[in-house]
Parts: sequence; C-alpha cells; structure tokens
Amino acid sequence: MQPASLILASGSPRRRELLTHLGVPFRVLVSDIEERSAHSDPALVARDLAEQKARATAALPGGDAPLVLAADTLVALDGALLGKPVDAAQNAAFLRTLSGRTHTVFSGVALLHAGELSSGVTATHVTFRALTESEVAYYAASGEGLDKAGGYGIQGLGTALVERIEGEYSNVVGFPLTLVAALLRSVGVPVWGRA
Ligand SMILES: Cc1cn([C@H]2C[C@H](O)[C@@H](COP(=O)(O)OP(=O)(O)OP(=O)(O)O)O2)c(=O)[nH]c1=O
Repeated sequence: MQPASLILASGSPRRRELLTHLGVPFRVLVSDIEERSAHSDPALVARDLAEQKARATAALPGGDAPLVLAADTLVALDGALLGKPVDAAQNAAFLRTLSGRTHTVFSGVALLHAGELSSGVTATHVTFRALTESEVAYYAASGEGLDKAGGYGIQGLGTALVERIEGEYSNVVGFPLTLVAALLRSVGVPVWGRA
C-alpha cells in the first residue's frame, strides 16, 4: 500500500480528530521544533511557527510526502502571549488573567506542497466569564489546561469557562477548518469529495 500523500505534522490529538472530519486520508509525522519566532505580532508568530513545523517535518526521514500540513495556536491578551502553563499554579494564574475578559486565539496553518509553502492565520475572540477563585482552583486542578495554549480547552471542561465566542470554533481548538479546507483545495485535494 502507498503511504498517504498528506502528512499531518502535529502531535495534537485535537488536530488529528478535526482533520479526520474533512475526509482526507493522512498520516502523522511530528517534528520537535523549538517554538521561537523573530516576529512579535501574534498572527505572524502563529503563521511562522506553523511554517517552521511543516518544513521541519518535511526534512525528517519519511517526511518527503507531496503534502505536509502543520498548525500553531497562540492565545493573546493585551499584546502578551499565553503559552502552555508549566504547572497547575501557572494554569491558575492564566485563568485569573483571562477571567472576565476577551482574548484572541490565533491559529496559523501551513501547507507545504512540492516544496512551496502556502499559509494563513485565523483569529477568534473568546470571552471568559468572571471566575471565582474556587472555579479557578477547580479547573487548574483538573489538569486539562496543561497541554493547551492559554491553559484551557474549549472542547472539554473548559467550555464552562467561556461566556462568548466570536469567530470559528475549530480555530480555538487549534485547527481552523475553513482555512485548512481552503489550503487543501487550493492544491487540488478534494475535501468532502469536492476539489
Ligand atoms: C485555546 C485552546 C488550545 N488548545 C490546544 C491546541 C493545541 O494542541 C495547543 C497549542 O499548542 P501548539 O503548539 O499549537 O500545538 P501542540 O504542541 O499541541 O501540537 P503540535 O505542535 O505537534 O501540532 O493548545 C485546545 O486544545 N483547546 C483550546 O481551547
């Protein structure tokens, strides 16, 4: 059997599940880049890191597929970036920062096609409820936010933190499907049976 011509360059189970929804066969190959960008604008950082992940994966043994797809998600508030919390205490601090306010989630997506990169970024605005200290402690203790940008997962228990969302839901989970589908279709890959 031929290996799938599309590689998903991501270790994120959320991205794997979301890509499955598009009905495109793929395999997973993950590189380990140091997430560092020369940009400071969060949208440009997310796009740059997605491009770096795609290129790094393509350079791995077994990475020379016709198509390599990667993404990066960042949470931004007041010009600062909230990455993945290192522990429950930092997760609680992130939640206090986000409480009662609107932040922006940026996901960059990059598609490497025959050596050529195409990429884009999607922004979604998410407003948190004003959280009580016991809610912060309860969520931080759940551990759900530890492997997630901003320290929460809107697709899990974290949905109870959110009062309002403006923009695409899948983008918050880490993989904006409108952009992913457009990039795949732009290089002739059928999504839901339509190229
Ligand atoms: C805000 C938010 C983020 N996230 C996740 C999506 C991403 O997996 C993660 C952001 O980290 P990323 O560095 O974008 O991705 P990753 O390290 O998990 O995976 P890879 O680099 O291998 O692709 O945060 C959620 O799952 N739900 C949410 O609500």
